[in-house]
Amino acid sequence: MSEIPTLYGGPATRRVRTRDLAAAKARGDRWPMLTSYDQYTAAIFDQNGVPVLLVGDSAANNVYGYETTLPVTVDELLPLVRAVVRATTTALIVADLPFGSYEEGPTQALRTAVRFMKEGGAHAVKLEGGRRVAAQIEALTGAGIPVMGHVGFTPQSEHTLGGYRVQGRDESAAQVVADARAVADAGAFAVVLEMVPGEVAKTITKELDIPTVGIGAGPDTDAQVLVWQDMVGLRTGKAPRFVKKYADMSGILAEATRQYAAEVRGGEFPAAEHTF
Ligand SMILES: Nc1nc(=O)c2c([nH]1)NC[C@@H]1CN(c3ccc(C(=O)N[C@@H](CCC(=O)O)C(=O)O)cc3)CN21
Ligand SMILES: CC(C)C(=O)C(=O)O
Ligand SMILES: [Mg+2]
Repeated sequence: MSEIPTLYGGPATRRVRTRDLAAAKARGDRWPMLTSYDQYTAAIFDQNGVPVLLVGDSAANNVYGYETTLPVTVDELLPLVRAVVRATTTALIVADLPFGSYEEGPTQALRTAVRFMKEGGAHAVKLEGGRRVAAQIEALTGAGIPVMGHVGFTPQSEHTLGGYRVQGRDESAAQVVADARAVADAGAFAVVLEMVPGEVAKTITKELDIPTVGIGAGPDTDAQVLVWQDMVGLRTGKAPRFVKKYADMSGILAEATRQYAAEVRGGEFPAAEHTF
């Protein structure tokens, strides 16, 4: 195993800060981001070279079993944020603001973000949208809360976007560029580009001073993000094309479960060494 790099160089003695991410872009260093919703994955990702963890509203799908991200609430996400923060020492923890918790305007956005910072212990928040949420991003950054933007395909708006579709093909590319620029101008420290053509992501990455974080946005962003269950093959159903599977955790868990169940049925577990 090679040595695990930190984002800021040297040993992992402190938390990553948003300014470290800006410095990484200036150096041309790329960085990985993953979702996490629990203490075990958070500790493993934190200690194995992932400098930014997102407690995504995708917990809706990947923890709570909802069809979409729309139903998940602040009260459901807050305990997951707390768990991830407690389990980590180096990673910057970003809390995703769920649908309905910031759209009303800067006041509502601030009230929600303060809960994630104060009760959750998050270090930053993320919200979906471009020009339409610029006022919210300004209010949060003005209050000292670092904000990660999210443009392109924004799952909370699937009903206006017409399903899970690539955004910014052909003429609509200019809309995605304008949204990314609005997010940066409003003071965000980074912006997720989800399901946009690689060329559009490359243009935005070159034009913006802040780091871009791609998911289904090609190889030319400053950072990348995946949902952790997708990354290790723990997903049920067909994965989107942007997913790469680095392990078969579904298979490993299924096999361990079959062995355990068979050994209990067969009387092989527990054995003498498991008995007081
Ligand atoms: N497990 C998981 N992974 C994710 O990446 C993810 C979530 N959950 N939940 C919240 C959102 C929803 N996301 C999704 C979900 C599905 C597709 C999808 O089916 N994409 C297809 C169709 C693309 C197209 O037709 O243009 C693909 O092949 O990429 C994409 C993003 C991304 N987020
Ligand atoms: C896929 C990432 C960017 C996200 O927003 C989430 O997991 O909720
Ligand atoms: Mg999300």
